Amino acid sequence: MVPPSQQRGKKPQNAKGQRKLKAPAFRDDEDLENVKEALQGLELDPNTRPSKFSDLPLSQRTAFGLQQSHFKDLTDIQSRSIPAALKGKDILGAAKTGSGKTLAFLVPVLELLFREQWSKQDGLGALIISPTRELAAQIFEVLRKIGRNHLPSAGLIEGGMNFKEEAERIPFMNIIIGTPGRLLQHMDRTPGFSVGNLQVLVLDEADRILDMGFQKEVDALVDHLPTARQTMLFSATQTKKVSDLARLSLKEPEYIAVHQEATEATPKQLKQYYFLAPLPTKIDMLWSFIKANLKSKMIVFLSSSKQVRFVYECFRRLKPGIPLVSLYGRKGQEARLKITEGFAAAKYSCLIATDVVARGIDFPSVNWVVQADCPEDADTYIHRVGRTARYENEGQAVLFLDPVEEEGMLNRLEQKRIPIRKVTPKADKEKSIKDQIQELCFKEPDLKYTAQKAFTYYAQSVNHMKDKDVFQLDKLDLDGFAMSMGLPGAPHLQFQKGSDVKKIKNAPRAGMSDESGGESGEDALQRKKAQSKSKYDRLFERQNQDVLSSHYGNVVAHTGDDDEDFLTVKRVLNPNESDSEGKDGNGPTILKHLGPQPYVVDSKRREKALKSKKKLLKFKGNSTKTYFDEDGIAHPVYELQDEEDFEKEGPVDKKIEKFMEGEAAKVRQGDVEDKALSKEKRKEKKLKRKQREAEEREDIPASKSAVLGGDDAGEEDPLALMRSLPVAAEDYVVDSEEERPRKKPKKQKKEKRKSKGVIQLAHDPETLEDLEAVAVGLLGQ
Ligand SMILES: Nc1ncnc2c1ncn2[C@@H]1O[C@H](COP(=O)(O)OP(=O)(O)OP(=O)(O)O)[C@@H](O)[C@H]1O
Repeated sequence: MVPPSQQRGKKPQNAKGQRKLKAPAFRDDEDLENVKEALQGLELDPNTRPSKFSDLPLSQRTAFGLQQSHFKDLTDIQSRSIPAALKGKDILGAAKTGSGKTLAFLVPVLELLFREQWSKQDGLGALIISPTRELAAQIFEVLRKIGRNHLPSAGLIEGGMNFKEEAERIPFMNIIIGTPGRLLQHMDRTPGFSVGNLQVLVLDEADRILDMGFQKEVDALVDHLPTARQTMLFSATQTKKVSDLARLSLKEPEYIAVHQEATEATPKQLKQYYFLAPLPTKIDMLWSFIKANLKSKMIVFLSSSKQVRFVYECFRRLKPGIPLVSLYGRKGQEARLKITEGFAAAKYSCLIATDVVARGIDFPSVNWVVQADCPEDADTYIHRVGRTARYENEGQAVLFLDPVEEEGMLNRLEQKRIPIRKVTPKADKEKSIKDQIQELCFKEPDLKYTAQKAFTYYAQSVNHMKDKDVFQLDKLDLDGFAMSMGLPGAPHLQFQKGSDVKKIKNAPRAGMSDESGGESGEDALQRKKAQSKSKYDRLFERQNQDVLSSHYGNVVAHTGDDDEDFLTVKRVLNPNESDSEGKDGNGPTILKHLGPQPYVVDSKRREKALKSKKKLLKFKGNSTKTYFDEDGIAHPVYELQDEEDFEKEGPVDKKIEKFMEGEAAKVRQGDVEDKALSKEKRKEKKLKRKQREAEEREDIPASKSAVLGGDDAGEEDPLALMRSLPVAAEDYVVDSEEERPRKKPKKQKKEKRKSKGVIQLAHDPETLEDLEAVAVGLLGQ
């Protein structure tokens, strides 16, 4: 059957059913002259601003790319900044979120390289810096779309990709989009990274790139760049800081702040609410909110990856009735691509994320932005809520505030012209999941561990926030918060000293800092800790849930003759106690045959443990050592001697002394051997680690790069593209994997291994001991 698009009279269509446009034959020489001429006549007159892309003096290649991507009308920022940028001016562009800033810099970049007839041999012509890998990848995708008819090549340089491969491609890239850290790495280490010819530098989310977090990288990068270049800075929260302009050697920049005169700093079609959610009720409130909005697409912002992981893991188990996904820095690259693509395509979904997706990310059709953790400042608030109500779409945002944060945060929002309305959640919609979370944490040590981490990171993040009018750790109900996370009280908190929250965010594994200088926050915490530290607390601090459960049982169970029906946890009898309850069938079942310690079956977990041989080994008591004499008779290792023989051997004291000396010598010898062995192991480990690090440095997955346009440029994907996954460049948080309780190192393989009762020797029996071992095995069958 002939596909509909190929039927007579039908125009070819793309995957979305849109009509495919036939590419014209580009006559560059002619086009170039026309463009240059039109550009000379272009007036930057505020009264005659262009309203369509077709009003601009653009090359056929760009104009057709925009047409193919269905961009026709200019947004405000585009209509004001593109003409000035085409004229070669430095630009400081500020416009609300979702207002089309990406095209406002990409179109001039493409046009500049076209006018210069840039080719592969000319090297790097344009450098676009983005604060996150996600955003860099998104910019790259837009460039691929609108630049599909252009000849220069473009590449994505992002941390976590194959450095060597990137380095090999860099000399052939004419446009590079990258994150500051990775770009600097290449500048320092990649010989082919030549920036001498650079024509244009763009900083997207410029205020973020220029803040303390990236200071070192950006200054070092800019140091390498030629000063005779065009520079463009864009952000929804742009500043005119003179120091920044000096750092970037901007020349009489055009400050284009299209929404500066607007009464609101956020999109008009965005509805913004807040409600009071005291910290201990926050998780319940979030759950209730999600449950009440199941037919939505929402992004929930939390302050750290630990918070995200904990909330995601709990909610996932409790099944709210909406697809849940989570995103934070350092999540595996493939998982990340799946999540971002899946969430972009979903109709109803809830993405729980850190600020890694707060800026620039253009997920389509997001209905709700939920800020469950208060943003660090009003700018972060603006960027987070900007993930909805993009371009001309509607959207809603809600902010959860602890009463302590309310006044301070509202002042900050007011100062930034952010209209927000207080609402009260409906009481009948509020649901508590505290008990379920407590139960989950009790059953799953890993989840409890995540809860502890999430709590600690939350407290640390509040502690190192600069704005002390909003963030006052000592006034928060940390115990209540800990309990809402299934913990018995606030875990012990210890803060590292540091200076800036953004620095810490960019140095994911560097830990958190105490911005306030330590004194007050720390003192308050110590006081809180001292107040809250209970027996439960100490018990829950333990990693081993098996240990914990028996103690917990002892603590919570009643000990008298009260009415047992009211109790859910029965007291575990200790071995010396009477098991009469077990005998009459009313109490817990006690299995005596398992060894010296009776095993009490009082819960499903313990019942399950009965099926696990490994777990039961614990209850078998210590193993005993037996040896066989020449007649095959078994003896314990320390056998009691006949009394007369014993006395004949001399005074007891002397014998004890001799025995002790002998044993001590054995221990010393063992110690020496152990030390030698562990030294060898350490050496081996170090060697392996070094090898692994060397491999990681040289051998990480492939990078993105593409040739824009070329002969085979087509509608779908004309680019020789290495598609890869976007990952946040500056991970705000510490990776979860590394913080899990470490597994115990595997014991050294024993030479002799028992299998089905037969002793197997790694070599043929040579010595008397070997033969004995074989005999023991045979006897054992
Ligand atoms: N001229 C236009 N016509 C139609 N849609 C447009 C136009 N310009 C941009 N858009 C669309 O508007 C959305 C937002 O654009 P973009 O991501 O560039 O916004 P932004 O201003 O950079 O936002 P943020 O501040 O959040 O980074 C995108 O989906 C984009 O495709």
